[in-house]
Amino acid sequence: MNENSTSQVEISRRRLLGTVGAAGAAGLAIGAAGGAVAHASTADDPATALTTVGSTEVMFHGKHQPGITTPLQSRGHLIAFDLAAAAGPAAARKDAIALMRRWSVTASRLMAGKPAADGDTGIALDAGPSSLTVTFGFGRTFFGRTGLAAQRPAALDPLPAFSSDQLDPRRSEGDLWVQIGANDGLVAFHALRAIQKDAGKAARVRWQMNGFNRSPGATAHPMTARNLMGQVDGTRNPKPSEPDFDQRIFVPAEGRPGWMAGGSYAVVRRIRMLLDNWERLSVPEQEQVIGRRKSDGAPLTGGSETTELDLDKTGPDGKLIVADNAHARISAPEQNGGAAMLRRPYSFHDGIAADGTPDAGLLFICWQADPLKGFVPVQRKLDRGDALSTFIHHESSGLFAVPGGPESGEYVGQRLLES
Ligand SMILES: C=CC1=C(C)c2cc3[nH]c(cc4nc(cc5[nH]c(cc1n2)c(C)c5CCC(=O)O)C(CCC(=O)O)=C4C)c(C)c3C=C
Ligand SMILES: [Fe+2]
Repeated sequence: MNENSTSQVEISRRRLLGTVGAAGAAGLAIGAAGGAVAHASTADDPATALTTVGSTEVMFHGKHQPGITTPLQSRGHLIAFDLAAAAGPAAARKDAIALMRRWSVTASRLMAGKPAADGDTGIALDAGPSSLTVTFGFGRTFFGRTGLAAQRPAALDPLPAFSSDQLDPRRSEGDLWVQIGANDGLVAFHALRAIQKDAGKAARVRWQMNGFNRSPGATAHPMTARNLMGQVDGTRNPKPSEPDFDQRIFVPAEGRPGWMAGGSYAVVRRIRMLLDNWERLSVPEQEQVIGRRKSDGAPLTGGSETTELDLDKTGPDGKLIVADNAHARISAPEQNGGAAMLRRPYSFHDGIAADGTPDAGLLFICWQADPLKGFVPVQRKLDRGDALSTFIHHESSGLFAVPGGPESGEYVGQRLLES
């Protein structure tokens, strides 16, 4: 539940936690930090558990935008827009203000389970909010186009080129970025259509990607998500309950630029998985690549999923158990001067490529207060010697400034656009 809205709804805490766990929360907290509430409050039987999935609502207004600490949803759509050519930066800014107003009204209505204000398509009729979140970000190019270059954060400077990058510029970056997530496919698509229709002539779609995660209720108990390589992925994510979580993920109130207070930076990478090659490895070989057990995500050095990796432990042959180039070793904050990020991905599958291999992988989305202290140092290291790199291609990239959540009556980005 959002800090501003504790009294709004009736919550069945037990049922709420059940829903969140089943959603594959990847260790993210619910309640005050997660921004989700369930309206239903009847008995705990399987039939009402289904209803709980539909009735769970995430708050639109608050300190942070939704869709960052919200537990992973089963459906996701990412869409980037470029502003239409306008008669100069002042006109472009005026159009952008009108667009952000429209989008904010639509997002708040849809997230509350209401129809869009104008010409609703009916796609989500019969469904509840289903944990819908709509999150808005600004790309580097937005600022020059709208005459706001002086307000552009240094954190939006282009990411460095990495040697393993195979980026398609047409599916990268963008003036504006919208992330949509929901625990129902129709609710998510409904929001995507509404956002696209609201853009009207003000912005045109630059790229669009679709993703998925496990459905709520698919596992017997709350579990960290798996990716399409079959690995438990998300175990070591920073947790909202940790004292340095906010500092790592969100721009502080006194941070620069001021309009980014409570905001975060999203790095978005479409990472293709070379699944045919990956699946040719034996399970022990796959486990060596990551440094963790495939079945339950436990470190190869022993224990359970949440046990710390013992990076110095050697086997009977005197060799390190977690190899020098194991992904979990190289990406660990301890190996990267404390660099950490909140990974909140969706899997994707866009059919079979011309060569017969699945066009599938990870829509890798990570959140941090500063990309230079999160994604960049870790990716630099991975780029130099990650065992996983043989099995993945980074195909597109985006970096977006996601401002703090709007207060009631405000639209997203108002503090930037009216500065
Ligand atoms: C630059 C950041 C990262 C990219 C890109 C990345 C891609 C990627 N990762 C996996 C699978 C796993 N990653 C795991 C851990 C992990 N990965 C990163 C960063 C990137 N991963 C971090 C920071 C961490 C946590 C390290 C730590 O704190 O110790 C794991 C292990 C389980 C876990 O902690 O989540 C898996 C599995 C894939 C498949 C992939 C690209 C497709
Ligand atoms: Fe990773």
